[in-house]
Amino acid sequence: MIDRQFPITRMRRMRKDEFSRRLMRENVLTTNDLILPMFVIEGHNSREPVKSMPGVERLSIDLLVEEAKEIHALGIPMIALFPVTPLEAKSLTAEEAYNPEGLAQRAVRAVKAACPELGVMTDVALDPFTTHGQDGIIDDDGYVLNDDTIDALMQQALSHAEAGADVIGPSDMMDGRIIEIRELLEEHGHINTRIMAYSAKYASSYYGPFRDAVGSAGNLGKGNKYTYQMDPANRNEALHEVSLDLNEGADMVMVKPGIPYLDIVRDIKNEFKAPTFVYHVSGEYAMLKAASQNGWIDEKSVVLETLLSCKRAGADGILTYYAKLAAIWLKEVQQG
Ligand SMILES: NCc1[nH]cc(CCC(=O)O)c1CC(=O)O
Ligand SMILES: [Mg+2]
Repeated sequence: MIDRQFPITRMRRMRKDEFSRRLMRENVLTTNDLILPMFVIEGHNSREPVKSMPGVERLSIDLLVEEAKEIHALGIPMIALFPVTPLEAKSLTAEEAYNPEGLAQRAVRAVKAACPELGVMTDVALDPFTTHGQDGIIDDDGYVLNDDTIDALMQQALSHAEAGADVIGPSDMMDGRIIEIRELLEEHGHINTRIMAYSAKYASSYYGPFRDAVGSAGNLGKGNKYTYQMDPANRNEALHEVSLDLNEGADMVMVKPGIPYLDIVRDIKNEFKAPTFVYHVSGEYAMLKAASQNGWIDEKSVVLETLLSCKRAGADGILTYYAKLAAIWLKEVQQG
């Protein structure tokens, strides 16, 4: 026997009108949820398109500052900076990563000077600075050395904090780097520098366009990051990673990529109740952009639905190359 609820219960009643749809809406995407990743290049008044990411440009610091002001005016809380290192500054051991006059460090200072209220996050990892494109320092066999890499990451993180970065984002997946960075920041008085740990970062093929954008694809060649980034097959391991990073002093944790990994976001939110972020990565952007440009999907509604799905999965915020467009679209909806 089935327990008959129809017609007493009709799920469509609440969907009948916009007022009741609005009243029962469980999740909402706002501009407060957005973080915009930005690519920085050397030079003056220069902008370069990223071929595999139409609509995304690499900007020299002067243009970056102007764009940052617009981003702030739109109400986006934070940007994340990714430097494009000239080939001649790359090396086997990535000294450029902690050059106080490096591109990232100068970019942070310039943005914070022009726009002090805009949060600025930096990427802590060595891949933009190594000749081999790996996130760490390698031995003769090409294996990424955990502890040697941490020494460089610590100096890199400190140089970002000294430049005025508000949030440090270690994206390297070395073990134990969060506690070492946290203690070093404390020692130097940077007690309020926040750490957003890329805790569950998967060895994903969705990072391809990013590697084009920062110019590490050529360096990496046929290499992969399987010995430090996570296997896409794993779920419990993500919880293990997050528990370690929170223990080591991370203020926020992150899952990366986004849409294919929203199950992981939900697991983490349920388990830890800590500030949880998701990175809607370059390959995800490229797919949506390509389909939109072909007229196969409606860009605005698909993008807003995609970002809302991240919220529904439990994310407190989303790193997305769509942040600016989404903020503009959200404003339109508001003014509707
Ligand atoms: N540590 C580098 C880093 N930081 C952010 C991304 C990817 C971001 C994106 O694809 O949008 C990567 C690429 C990688 O790990 O190879
Ligand atoms: Mg870890």
